[in-house]
Amino acid sequence: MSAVTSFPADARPLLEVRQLSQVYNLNRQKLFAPRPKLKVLDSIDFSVRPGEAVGLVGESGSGKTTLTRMLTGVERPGDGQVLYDGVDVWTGGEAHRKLFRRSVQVVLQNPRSSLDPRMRVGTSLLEPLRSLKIEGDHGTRVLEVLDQVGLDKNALERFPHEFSGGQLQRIAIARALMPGPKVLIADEPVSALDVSIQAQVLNLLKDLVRDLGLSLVFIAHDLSVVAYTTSKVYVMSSGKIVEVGKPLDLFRTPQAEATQALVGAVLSVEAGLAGNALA
Ligand SMILES: Nc1ncnc2c1ncn2[C@@H]1O[C@H](COP(=O)(O)OP(=O)(O)OP(=O)(O)O)[C@@H](O)[C@H]1O
Repeated sequence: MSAVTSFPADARPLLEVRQLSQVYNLNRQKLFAPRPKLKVLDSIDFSVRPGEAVGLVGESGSGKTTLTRMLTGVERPGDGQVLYDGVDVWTGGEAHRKLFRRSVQVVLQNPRSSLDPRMRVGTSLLEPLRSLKIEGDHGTRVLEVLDQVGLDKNALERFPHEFSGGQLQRIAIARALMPGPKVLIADEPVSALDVSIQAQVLNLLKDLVRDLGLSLVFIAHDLSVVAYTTSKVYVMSSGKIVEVGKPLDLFRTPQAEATQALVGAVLSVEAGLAGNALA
């Protein structure tokens, strides 16, 4: 298991949430009854430093997607703060919000649904530059980014259906890189891919952290893929961060019940594979 550790240990956080909480109103059980409330995020502290790769792991429904929506500025927190480079993204002014939107980019689980099937890849790659109103030599930028993700320039003229899942995820990563982000948020980036190509995409993400000095937030429910890609892991359960640690320490001495369950899930898959190999 190799981890990514090439960031200055004393650097201050680049993207950070402090004491973040969010409550949703659920549907009434009975007419005129008060709407029940669900605390989806409960006093979350989370941060990633420049060039650092951190993981966010937790069982289904633990709050990972909701926290991701906060980290990307899609949803405003009920309580607490989201800070980019030390400044609150909701109260820090329009110029800072623009910088934040450009600097934090996302890669989603399924590249087939995140890329427009009617758009040529070249057009899709230019899209973030248009929507963020970024000027410059876009043609050169596209070629530079294609090279960073290991794709040929012939890809530009083609449509998404002409690519495999792994190639499409490379294109989705390329699109996220186009605005020159400082932080990449990867939300279950390999769970929709064939197991045989998952490692290639994980290695690409690790290379980008190393070569571009990107910060990575890697979100998944599988502790083993998070451990492979990151040097620090936050474990979520029922809207709370229940444990933070180095991947190897979490595997060796998991403290929280949720961490023990995630480790157990990995070990039972491995035991199943070993059993099959012996059969
Ligand atoms: N808009 C909403 N209104 C009410 N409840 C919601 C809403 N969005 C999410 N929830 C609830 O909040 C909790 C956390 O959901 P969230 O999607 O953040 O978890 P998750 O860890 O990402 O799960 P998964 O891995 O299955 O995507 C769940 O109980 C979910 O049902």
